[in-house]
Amino acid sequence: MSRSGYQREYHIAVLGSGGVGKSCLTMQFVQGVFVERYDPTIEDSYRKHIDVDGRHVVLEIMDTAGTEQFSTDMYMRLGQGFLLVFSITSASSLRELIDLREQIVRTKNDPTFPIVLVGNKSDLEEDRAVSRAKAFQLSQSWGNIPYYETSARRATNINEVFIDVCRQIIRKDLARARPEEGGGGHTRRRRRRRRAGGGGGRHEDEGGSRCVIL
Ligand SMILES: Nc1nc2c(ncn2[C@@H]2O[C@H](COP(=O)(O)OP(=O)(O)OP(=O)(O)O)[C@@H](O)[C@H]2O)c(=O)[nH]1
Repeated sequence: MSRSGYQREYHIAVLGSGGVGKSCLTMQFVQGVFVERYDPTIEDSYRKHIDVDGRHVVLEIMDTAGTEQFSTDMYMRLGQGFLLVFSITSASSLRELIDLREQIVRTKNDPTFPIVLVGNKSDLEEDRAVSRAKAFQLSQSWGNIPYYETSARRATNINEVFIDVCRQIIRKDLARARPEEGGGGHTRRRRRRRRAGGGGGRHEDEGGSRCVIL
């Protein structure tokens, strides 16, 4: 339990096409290892305890299987926050997220539901097929959601994506508990503290939209 006495358990679903690195991202976050071989996921879930801004949270991370429809529906319902992952080496993997995001908004009936857009495999710059600008633009069109570029191989920006989605969930939780303090969905992305670390510089504009440049 943290100093604040706050403890919660949150379900985070990691969604995206097969092979984009969902399992590697999850393993790097939970166990601090990079797994080279490609072994398609059926369905896995992992627990991790972390502190976010002095609050203790337990994450139940659901590592999903590519675009398997049945399980996607289940994760949509269970998820309290989503990492939408594509590979920067695959334009189609970004396009496939458009439907997934629409499904989330429909299922949750909330266009400001906690989501982070993640461009993985940033170590493969020479094979880049999706420009930062294009991914960032998509994240903006989805209501200024955060966009990060990660490398599960190099452990770049891994903690950052999980912590970001956690912050969004906590903020929603607090806003629900204290609606009079004006934590409505539209204010949640306005101001964020600048964080160090991960080698990533973070850029914000006044609307709170941002892109991570590695
Ligand atoms: N270079 C590089 N390769 C990566 C990275 N992340 C994952 N990979 C490789 O990409 C392949 C697929 O990774 P997975 O994590 O299994 O992908 P997934 O999205 O979980 O795939 P499914 O289980 O089929 O949905 C593996 O060979 C990984 O080693 C990364 O950041 N950089």
